[in-house]
Amino acid sequence: MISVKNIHSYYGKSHIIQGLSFDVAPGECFTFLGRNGAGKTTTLRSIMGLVTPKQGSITFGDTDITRMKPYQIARLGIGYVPEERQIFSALSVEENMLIAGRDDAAWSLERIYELFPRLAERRNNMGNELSGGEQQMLAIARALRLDPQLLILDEPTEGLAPLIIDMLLNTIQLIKKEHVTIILVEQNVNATLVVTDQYCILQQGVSVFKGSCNEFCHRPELKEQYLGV
Ligand SMILES: Nc1ncnc2c1ncn2[C@@H]1O[C@H](COP(=O)(O)OP(=O)(O)OP(=O)(O)O)[C@@H](O)[C@H]1O
Repeated sequence: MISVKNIHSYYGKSHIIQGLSFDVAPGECFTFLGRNGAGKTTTLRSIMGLVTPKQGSITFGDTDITRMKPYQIARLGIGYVPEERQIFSALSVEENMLIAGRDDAAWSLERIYELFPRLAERRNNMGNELSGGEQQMLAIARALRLDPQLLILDEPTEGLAPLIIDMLLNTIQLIKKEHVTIILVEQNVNATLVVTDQYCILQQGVSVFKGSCNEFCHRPELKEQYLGV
């Protein structure tokens, strides 16, 4: 699905991502963990063309996307939900979704309301009247309206209450069951266990662990060593 080979990404002269490689197979959930500043968001931004790697390559299917523009990458079928969510506060829930997708999107409003019953209840509320959890649901819903094959989520549970976090992760699992491949960045390690197939732990822009959920669970020292939990 997506293959990242030896990428090096910079902000100005700061060398942030230092030779990162990973492969995500179709239909799986690939989760990045790591302390603040480890380079997780920069990795996602590199995939989306918001930061162009100076070295290395990123291939989506058969297409080399390393130097493509963000809108071209999105049109190939990669949905990106950044940490800031970026929903329109002066538009209703439904308008936020209508502005993003096509009328004939496979992810119709009905299908999305089935996935997020809470959004159906709030369909006429303005963006600025939503709770943090509802805003996150709406941001994901909007990305789905573009029928992505790959959905990239940057810390979707940040700042949310434990019950909402569980609900959101369950919903991500349902999205995965609909054959959408997921790349997730999370600080809430335990919450990700239900949905993750492969983990990658980053430290200072380098991968220090890559392995299946099972392998990760058999290495409890990783949490203390690299995640500070
Ligand atoms: N726009 C920017 N300009 C310069 N440096 C930046 C910029 N954005 C991030 N950085 C730096 O790049 C490094 C990696 O940041 P990044 O946001 O990728 O980390 P992260 O693992 O996602 O952390 P967090 O969990 O805090 O979001 C950090 O040292 C950060 O200070």
